[in-house]
Amino acid sequence: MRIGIVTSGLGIARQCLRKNTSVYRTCRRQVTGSGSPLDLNVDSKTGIAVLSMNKPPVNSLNLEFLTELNIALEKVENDKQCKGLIITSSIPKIFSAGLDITEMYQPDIDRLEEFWRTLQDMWIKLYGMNCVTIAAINGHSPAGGCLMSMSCDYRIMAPNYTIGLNETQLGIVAPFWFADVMLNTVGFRQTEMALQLGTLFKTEEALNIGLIDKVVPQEEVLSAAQQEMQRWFKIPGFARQLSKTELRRPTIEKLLKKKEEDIGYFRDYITKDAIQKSLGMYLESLKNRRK
Ligand SMILES: CCCCCCCC/C=C\C/C=C/C(=O)SCCNC(=O)CCNC(=O)[C@H](O)C(C)(C)COP(=O)(O)OP(=O)(O)OC[C@H]1O[C@@H](n2cnc3c(N)ncnc32)[C@H](O)[C@@H]1OP(=O)(O)O
Repeated sequence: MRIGIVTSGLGIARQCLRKNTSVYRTCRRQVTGSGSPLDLNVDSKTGIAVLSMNKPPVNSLNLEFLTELNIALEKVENDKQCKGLIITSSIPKIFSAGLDITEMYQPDIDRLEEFWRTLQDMWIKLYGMNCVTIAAINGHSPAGGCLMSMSCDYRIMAPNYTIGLNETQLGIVAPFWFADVMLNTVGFRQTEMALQLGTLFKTEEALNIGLIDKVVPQEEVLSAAQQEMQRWFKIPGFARQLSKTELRRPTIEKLLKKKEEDIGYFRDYITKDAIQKSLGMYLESLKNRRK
């Protein structure tokens, strides 16, 4: 039940309307504006924020969408009532199609650099979030979608979808920090095979290698995430947070030290003729799939 104030743009709802019956004590605030590609609902009773991606057709991550994601993550991190964040999708059958390939194909260079910086910032925030993060993966989750999922603390996925870092299938290389996160999640052997082959794992395969943590039916993904959150909430927050920080800090610091260098590598790599040709062909193949 949504009884909060819906704000527009960047404003966070400042008030919650409460009625006197216990059922209304849950104060759920929608903190993104209508028409936004993101729907962020904070339930102040449970302390759980649900961030649902809603950018048709496939939740591809372009500059504007990444900017919105950054703002939403910051809101959650700064909201003292939020103890946990669930990331999911409102688009049927798609969690996220990953980076918007049109950002990388025949790009404007300034925008390309800004796009990459914004992606770096989003990942640094998400991977380093103090609150508990759970990916409720209710659709396909290739490449950048897989990065977002892996950056959460726990992953619950519905059957019959795919997830993985499939960059080599596009003729490109997964950035070192994407690879690092996969390495931290499934270990070296699975990562070196998956990255070279550009493997998109089916849900069950992903479970078998530890890329995801749980499989539940499609309609139960969100409720299972809410339930899982309770297990994490039982652990003293400071101890849990510090354990996460200790484990993830070296990976984040590695990118922080090389942020500008990484933007340069990305720009020079993506604008190579051979890479542009590969991306153009991949985009074309996506468009022709339905013909
Ligand atoms: C020296 C070393 C230097 C290192 C430098 C590192 C450089 C590395 C750079 C980048 C890393 C890249 C990361 C990525 O995330 S790349 C994106 C990878 N994503 C994919 O491969 C997914 C592609 N999409 C699909 O497989 C499918 O669309 C689907 C399974 C997600 C959904 O299928 P379906 O529901 O059947 O939808 P359609 O295929 O019909 O798609 C609808 C529509 O959307 C367009 N589209 C799909 N995905 C993308 C995308 N990622 N970006 C942009 N557009 C996309 C698709 O083309 C259709 O468009 P339409 O025909 O115009 O309707």
